[in-house]
Amino acid sequence: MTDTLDAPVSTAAPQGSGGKIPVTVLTGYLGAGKTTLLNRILTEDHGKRYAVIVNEFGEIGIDNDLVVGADEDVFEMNNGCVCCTVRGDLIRVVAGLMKRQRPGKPAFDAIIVETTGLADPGPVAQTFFVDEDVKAKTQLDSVTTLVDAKHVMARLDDSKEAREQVAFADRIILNKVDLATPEEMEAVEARLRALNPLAPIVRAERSNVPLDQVLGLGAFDLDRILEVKPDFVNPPHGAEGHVHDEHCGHDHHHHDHDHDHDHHDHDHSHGARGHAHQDDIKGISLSLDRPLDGAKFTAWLDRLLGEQGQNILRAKGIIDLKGEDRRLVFQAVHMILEGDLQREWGENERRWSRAVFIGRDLDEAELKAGFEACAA
Ligand SMILES: Nc1nc2c(ncn2[C@@H]2O[C@H](COP(=O)(O)OP(=O)(O)OP(=O)(O)O)[C@@H](O)[C@H]2O)c(=O)[nH]1
Repeated sequence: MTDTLDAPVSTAAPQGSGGKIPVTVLTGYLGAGKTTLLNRILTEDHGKRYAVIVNEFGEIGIDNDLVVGADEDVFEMNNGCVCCTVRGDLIRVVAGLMKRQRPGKPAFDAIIVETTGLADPGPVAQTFFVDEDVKAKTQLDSVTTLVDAKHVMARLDDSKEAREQVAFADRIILNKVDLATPEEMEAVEARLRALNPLAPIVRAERSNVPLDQVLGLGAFDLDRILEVKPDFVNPPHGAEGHVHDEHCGHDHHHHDHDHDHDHHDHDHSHGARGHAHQDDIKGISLSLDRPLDGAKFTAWLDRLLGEQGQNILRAKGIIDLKGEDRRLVFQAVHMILEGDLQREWGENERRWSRAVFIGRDLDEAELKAGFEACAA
């Protein structure tokens, strides 16, 4: 709603006041531990009902399928470029949630938005201030940024989004302490401090932070953000979605008119390039309807990560193995690979294998051929 963009923004309302639903934005680079944290939140015995909005990176649903209780309260925003869909999809999803009711109260106690690892959280947070309806019913509680202690230094060097995520945080969770030495931890903390002097840093392993360190913080500080980003609640062109002119590489002059349409049009090229704003990073989705041979698949994945792990920022998948009733879930961040036989395939569930690889200089044809050669 263009005419609301110039409306004055009140920072005075206390958090959670006026029946507003608190919103936590979880961000952090690829593989930092966001889903791990989300699963902790959802499985803890807190008696609360959370709506989770997952911003899927690839075209095939993997992320939402790896969130526990995924059937019920998880809402997927497909088509991962949050930057471009922030005024569209997110507003629609949140507005839809607001319409739901439990007897006498809103359907959810809080909303958690997990952004893709490649997203700048700014535009996501902005949504909660720019759209009138959303603003009236929700309150941004905090932007919490997960950081991978082992890999973050390299990412802060080469990724603007990684730096934005840290700079924007109201709270930083320095995760994967098991993978870094105390000296490395010190160095990482010093670097994070330099980027963001104010946000408390909480160390964690497997995202094991107490829930009260993540939810209901009342930590989002609009005044601080306005100091760094004066345009935060009042994007200069006054058009939907154009916040990203300082974040995206698109040529905005061509998109000033009918911005939404343009974005739908180039969603496809985004998809092909994996929604990355850094042109050299792309996401490749693979799938197969025939079961895979476990030994072949493991050998292929090991070799691939051994040879190309430097370039593979993130890989994950849900695999149908021949002779196995359970789903194999694998996850990799560079060369660190984890695989797990998880729940059984459901009776009416489509049994198929799907995987996504996100990285630099990945050869799609080679990956596809390698993956398909693992068929049993
Ligand atoms: N060693 C170690 N591994 C961890 C820790 N936390 C998470 N992991 C693993 O790191 C991988 C990525 O974790 P996720 O929670 O999926 O990360 P994410 O941020 O949701 O990843 P994307 O959504 O793909 O960006 C998984 O294999 C996790 O099991 C930790 O503290 N230590």
